[in-house]
Amino acid sequence: MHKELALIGCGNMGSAIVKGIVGAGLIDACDIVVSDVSEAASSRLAGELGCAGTCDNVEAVRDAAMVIIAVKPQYLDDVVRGLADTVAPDALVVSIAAGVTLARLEGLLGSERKIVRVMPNLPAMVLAGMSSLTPNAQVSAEECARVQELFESFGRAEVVPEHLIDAVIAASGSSPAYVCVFIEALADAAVAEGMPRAQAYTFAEQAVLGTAKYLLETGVHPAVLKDMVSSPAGTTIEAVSALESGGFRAAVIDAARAAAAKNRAM
Ligand SMILES: NC(=O)C1=CN([C@@H]2O[C@H](COP(=O)(O)OP(=O)(O)OC[C@H]3O[C@@H](n4cnc5c(N)ncnc54)[C@H](O)[C@@H]3O)[C@@H](O)[C@H]2O)C=CC1
Ligand SMILES: O=C(O)[C@@H]1CCC=N1
Repeated sequence: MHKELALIGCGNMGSAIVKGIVGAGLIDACDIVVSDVSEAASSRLAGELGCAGTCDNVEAVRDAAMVIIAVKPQYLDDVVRGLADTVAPDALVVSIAAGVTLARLEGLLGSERKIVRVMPNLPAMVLAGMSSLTPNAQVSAEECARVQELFESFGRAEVVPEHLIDAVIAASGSSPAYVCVFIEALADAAVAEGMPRAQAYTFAEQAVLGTAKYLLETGVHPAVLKDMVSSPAGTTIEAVSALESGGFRAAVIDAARAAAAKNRAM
């Protein structure tokens, strides 16, 4: 039976991606099959979406026009090897695995296959994701645009050359985790100043959300917004000065580059 999309791996990212696509009306749930080694995971997602669910990856990809592979990198080689003979020759295969290059995917599937390496991020779960897309040479401009349209159903998506995927991991793929560390630290400070814990998270989270929204919507440079907040002899410049004394910028750069280095080494 022909399907538009087969998803392999119904975890955090795979679920967010397919929910975004179905929610935007880009592919009908009845044209999708989702597969997971865990029966509970595939039937939960299939039930939420109203699509077919299975634990049989090979059956899932048979006659599928597009296959999205969303398993952890450690399982990727075995999963892709197991599918290689069944995936239709003209199907688009999308991998979101960290550290897995197009060359490695071509080695597993065949270099004549149409493959797109994508690096999304977890805010896809609330339709505020940021994804990079890198097609191999077999993918046409129209096919790449179609994948971009699908990944834009839950946020922004841009095509990047493969050598920039390490930068993508540093800035957006892994950064929700370090932004959370920053938010926790802000909330800890508010708690130390006497605010109840739950209220402290609300104030810190809304401040981070609003700052990013302002920068994205206006195109204003972050340094300009920082200067707008920092009144002469005011409160903010005291905090900015303390951040610089503490090596905050260097710590963030080192952290993000550690993520990039790991992505290269995987
Ligand atoms: N979590 C994140 O923030 C991001 C993750 N990624 C990438 O997304 C991929 C998935 O990550 P998550 O969704 O976080 O992981 P997850 O652990 O939430 O989901 C992975 C799913 O794959 C299933 N699975 C494992 N072996 C399988 C097999 N042989 N056949 C079918 N399903 C199988 C698991 O049961 C699980 O449901 C990874 O490759 C990761 O590098 C990319 C960007 C961001
Ligand atoms: O930590 C990881 O490996 C994945 C890839 C990007 C975000 N999480």
